[in-house]
Amino acid sequence: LTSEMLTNGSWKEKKFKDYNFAADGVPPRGGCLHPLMKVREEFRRFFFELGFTEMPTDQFVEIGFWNFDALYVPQQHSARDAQDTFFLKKPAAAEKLRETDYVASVKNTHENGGVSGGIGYRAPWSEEESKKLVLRTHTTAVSSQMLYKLAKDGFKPCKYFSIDRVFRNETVDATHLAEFHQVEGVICDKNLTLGDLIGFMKVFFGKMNARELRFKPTYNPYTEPSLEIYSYHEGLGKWVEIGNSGLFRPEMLSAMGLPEDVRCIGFGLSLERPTMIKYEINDIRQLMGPRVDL
Ligand SMILES: COC[C@@H]1[C@H](c2ccc(C#Cc3ccccc3)cc2)[C@@H]2CN(C(=O)Nc3ccc(OC4CC4)cc3)C[C@@H](O)[C@@H](O)CN12
Repeated sequence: LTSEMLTNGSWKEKKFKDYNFAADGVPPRGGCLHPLMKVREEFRRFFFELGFTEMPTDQFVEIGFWNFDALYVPQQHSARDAQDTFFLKKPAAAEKLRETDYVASVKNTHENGGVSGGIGYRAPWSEEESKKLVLRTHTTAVSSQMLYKLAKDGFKPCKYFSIDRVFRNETVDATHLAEFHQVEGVICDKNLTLGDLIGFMKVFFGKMNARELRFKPTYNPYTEPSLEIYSYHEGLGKWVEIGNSGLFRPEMLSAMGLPEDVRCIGFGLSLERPTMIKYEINDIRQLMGPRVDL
């Protein structure tokens, strides 16, 4: 079958053998992992070497409850606006939240502080709002479900990680996409401290030769204290923000039913930033779609 036969119509007089859909395709001449996937495999190796278990992150659409409310993110928080979050139109919301007791505990924690001794946000908490469906804005939406399952199944020390796509309603430019890959780790044990968090960050980032770290207090709705992590990058000749971290708040953990002395460290970074530095990519859009430098 040639393009000439197709254009002059002579294909109609020809007999062609039937398609054999079971036939093997033409073997590709070669191939390679996408730079992001190469760096993802490096991070996965670091986590496995440190005894972490990978979380299931194949569900991009999350109920707002797990993406925000279970993490003690107030319903009035700007991150929950359409300017920052992709909300689904159809279906717009989950029909119901199965974990009714837990939902009641989250409501109580948001409105009054719950059982952790806090005072909450002292604003009405809407279950309708929490049932809205979103494209997850962080993989911490999965971490919240893993921690809730840990509480339900009976607490035992654990180390979980995830590396997958998250979505934010950002204006696309040379350093921002409407999605990125978040790398996240969670360590849960009795009586962990901020010192354990700082010490572990030195171990984790030490694996990628980020040696001299500095820590700067910051704010996350779901962790207190929260620390931004910085490392001096010899190549760039400057301090670079390499991640964010903190201790999950008691309002979040006690609402799940985790024992009072259980502490959870969380930390995160992106896959794109280290990949861009490693491969000297200046425009993050080069990481998406077909190669443009050929
Ligand atoms: C909307 O921006 C979010 C993203 C992304 C990010 C930020 C926070 C988290 C988190 C978290 C978290 C905190 C507490 C508990 C659980 C999760 C995850 C990803 C990076 C986080 N950042 C980031 O990746 N920077 C980075 C990481 C590694 C690196 O090279 C390796 C050391 C060799 C170089 C740079 C910091 C900045 O790039 C920041 O401007 C952009 N951040």
